[in-house]
Amino acid sequence: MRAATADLFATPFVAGLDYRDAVLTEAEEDALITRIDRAELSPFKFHQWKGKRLTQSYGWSYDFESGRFTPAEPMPDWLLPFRAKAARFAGLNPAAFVQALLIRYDPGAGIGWHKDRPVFEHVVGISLGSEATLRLRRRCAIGFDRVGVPLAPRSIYHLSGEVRHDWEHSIAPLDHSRWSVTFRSLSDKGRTLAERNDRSRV
Ligand SMILES: O=C(O)CCC(=O)C(=O)O
Ligand SMILES: [Fe+2]
Repeated sequence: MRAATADLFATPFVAGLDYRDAVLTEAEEDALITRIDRAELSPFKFHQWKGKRLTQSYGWSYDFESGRFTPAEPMPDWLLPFRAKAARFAGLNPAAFVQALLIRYDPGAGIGWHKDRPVFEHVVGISLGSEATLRLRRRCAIGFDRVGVPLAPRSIYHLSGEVRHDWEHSIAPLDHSRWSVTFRSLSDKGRTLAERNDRSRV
């Protein structure tokens, strides 16, 4: 397995990680930020704890409080061109991305170490507003391998395979607001749960 090393100017190599900047124009970025701000965002909740980041899910939502995976509002039309862009970047069919998550991180908000839920497979994120570092870590014999991936505003990243399944990621709180849109496909487990859900509704 190749060691992951951070380089100040290049995107570090970690298997399954893909990154590209300048995938949106500034006008597209402004329009998308306006849409996110107008959406019904609510604070991420986990038991008693209320996160500072504000989120809204479409398609499917994973409730961290109940552990339930449930259908959510359909993706709005204005998101579809961005889903198409995300799918083109990932080399997948846009229809595979059945979930979208909008996030606004105001100053002081971040996201702690985690792997995305196993109901999801591919994860593609679009970054808006200000630069952030996607921090990656993976347990190794002497602690953690660590890598920092700079995410420019208007950039996109794809997590699949090793980086998606073996590494955790997080984003440290920033001094400026940042917005992100994440598109996710379902894993086999997610598809099984989705089918069960459909059956229980007929
Ligand atoms: O804001 C981002 O780019 C990351 C979001 C994230 O990791 C998540 O929602 O699981
Ligand atoms: Fe994540």
